[in-house]
Amino acid sequence: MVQRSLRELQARRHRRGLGWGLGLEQLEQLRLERRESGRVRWRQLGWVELGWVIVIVVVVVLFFGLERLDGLVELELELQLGGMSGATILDGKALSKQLLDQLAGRVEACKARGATPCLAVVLVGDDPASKIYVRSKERRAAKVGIATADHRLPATTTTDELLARIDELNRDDAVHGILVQLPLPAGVDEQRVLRSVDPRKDVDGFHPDNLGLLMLGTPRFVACTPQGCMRLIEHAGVDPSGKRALVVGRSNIVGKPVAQLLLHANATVTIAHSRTQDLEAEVRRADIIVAAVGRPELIRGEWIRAGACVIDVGMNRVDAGGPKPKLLGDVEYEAAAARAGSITPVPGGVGPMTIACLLANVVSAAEQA
Ligand SMILES: Nc1nc(=O)c2c([nH]1)NC[C@@H]1CN(c3ccc(C(=O)N[C@@H](CCC(=O)O)C(=O)O)cc3)C=[N+]21
Repeated sequence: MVQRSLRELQARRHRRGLGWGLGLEQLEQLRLERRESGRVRWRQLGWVELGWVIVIVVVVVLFFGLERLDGLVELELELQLGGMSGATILDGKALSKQLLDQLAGRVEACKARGATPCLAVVLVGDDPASKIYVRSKERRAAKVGIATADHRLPATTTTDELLARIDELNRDDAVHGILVQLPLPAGVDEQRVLRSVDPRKDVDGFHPDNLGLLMLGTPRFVACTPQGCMRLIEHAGVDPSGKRALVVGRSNIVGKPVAQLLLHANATVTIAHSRTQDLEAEVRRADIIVAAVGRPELIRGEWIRAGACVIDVGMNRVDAGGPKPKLLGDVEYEAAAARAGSITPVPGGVGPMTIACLLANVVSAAEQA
């Protein structure tokens, strides 16, 4: 009677789906069987299979994990350096004003000891763009208290006549800097002229002595545009050390010297030029780009690496249908600014810095005279 009712109870519990429906012994048996079968399954997996599982897991983690990490880093770069919100605009006008303000004190000190810094500007011929440029330089110089002496020579001037004028300026103690505006008319031997300027008055930094000193890493006068580029990079908060820097253009006055300066700043420097096979690929991997080729918008915005620092030296006057030609850089500005970390506008970027650096060189020349 008692036994039956117990069995009945067990059966009822079993129907209600309660584990109690099984006896304790049965439960224990089941547990043991499960554990046993699990062990058997693991034992059936040999070391080779286990090895494969590990290899696959590692490959999957590396592949997707690193790619995701890369994506995250890039996203962070974009957010941090403004890829999404737009690049920092490197305002060369404002920075050049700062530089010129700093010069004013040094100019005063020179004047106090009776040596007013003086720049002689030699302009041969009547290229309208050169005239505008020279006037702008002289206006800036006057603001800082630097004297300028204008030497305008006719387009028919011979090399010897020009050399004679430079010789005069070399020997004039009141003149601290000599600038021979380029380009010179065809027929004038430019190399001979640049070699004739006293290297201690060569504020353009174009004399072979000064270019050689730059190459050796002990510069005297650093060419103005390259110097301006470096000041803009520094202003952007970008340390070139260890970074990939791409210089587009190999001129003696911009490309080559700026490449030297970047090299001295420990960048890994590439110089691209008209024979470069794949300019796009070079641009895509550059952290710093200095464009100095003189081809409007040669460098496409979409080539710019996210967060890169873009220095545009180009000044291309392009007929835009309007009354005035449009001034375009070597970089496609709007599209580049959407990807770059920092970028110089044209105008208002490198141009004003060139003038400020020229005047800084004149003050240095006066201080050392
Ligand atoms: N011996 C010599 N040294 C030079 O340094 C030299 C030269 N010859 N020959 C001509 C080029 C050209 N150059 C410029 C510098 C500044 C601006 C400049 O300030 N541009 C402004 C305004 C541009 C505009 O609106 O026309 C800007 O970029 O914002 C332009 C052009 C120095 N050069």
